Amino acid sequence: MSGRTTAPTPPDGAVPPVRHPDAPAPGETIGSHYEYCFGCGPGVPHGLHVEVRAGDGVCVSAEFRVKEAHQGAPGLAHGGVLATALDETLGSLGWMLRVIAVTGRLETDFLLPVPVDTVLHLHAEVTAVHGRKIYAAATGRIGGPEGPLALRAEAVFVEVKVDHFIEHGRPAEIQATLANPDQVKVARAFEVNP
Ligand SMILES: CCCCCCCC(=O)SCCNC(=O)CCNC(=O)[C@H](O)C(C)(C)COP(=O)(O)OP(=O)(O)OC[C@H]1O[C@@H](n2cnc3c(N)ncnc32)[C@H](O)[C@@H]1OP(=O)(O)O
Repeated sequence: MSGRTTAPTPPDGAVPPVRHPDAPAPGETIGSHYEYCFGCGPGVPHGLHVEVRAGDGVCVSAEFRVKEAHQGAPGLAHGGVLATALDETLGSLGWMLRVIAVTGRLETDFLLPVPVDTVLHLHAEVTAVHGRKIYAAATGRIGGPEGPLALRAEAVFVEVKVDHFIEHGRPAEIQATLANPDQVKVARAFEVNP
């Protein structure tokens, strides 16, 4: 046994997160990181179009309107779609730390059914950092930031380099992305910051 665990509870030795000095200002909208991202991309007609804003700690908030294309049962959001909205919001926390990270583990509690047309108010924060692992928690509330609690999640993200995407992504999309100066600028912003 290696003793390694993927549990979303920070281990001994984990440290509190530090907001990067170049993190987006509180209230600033964090734009889509990729046009064709199912979570936030404007180029995906049935995507979630999650819109994330920086918080004043190592946290973000977001809104997501459940559309007809997101149903799992009649008139209700699909659980996997809701988990995606949480994943997207949690993933945006990388902007607050200025690190690139991918979801390693995402545990979700579904507390209330979420009807189509609901605006979900999502909030996510980094709770601890341990080496390359970023521990985070998120909530989703119905109708407003203080609305009924519908979703709760805990997650572990793992820091990676840009090479992770270049190595694993389908070549056509990687080449198109590398040819887009705006996209390259986003990646560089993370890489030049320690
Ligand atoms: C702005 C951006 C918004 C993005 C929003 C959307 C986010 C996403 O959905 S990302 C896509 C979904 N996720 C993925 O595709 C990830 C797929 N997995 C992988 O690529 C790899 O398994 C990866 C990178 C997570 C880890 O691999 P690798 O770099 O080799 O890590 P490895 O050296 O084994 O482990 C490093 C540490 O992470 C831990 N770890 C590895 N995998 C996991 C995991 N799944 N869960 C928790 N911890 C993990 C290890 O235990 C280790 O911890 P320690 O340092 O304490 O021993």
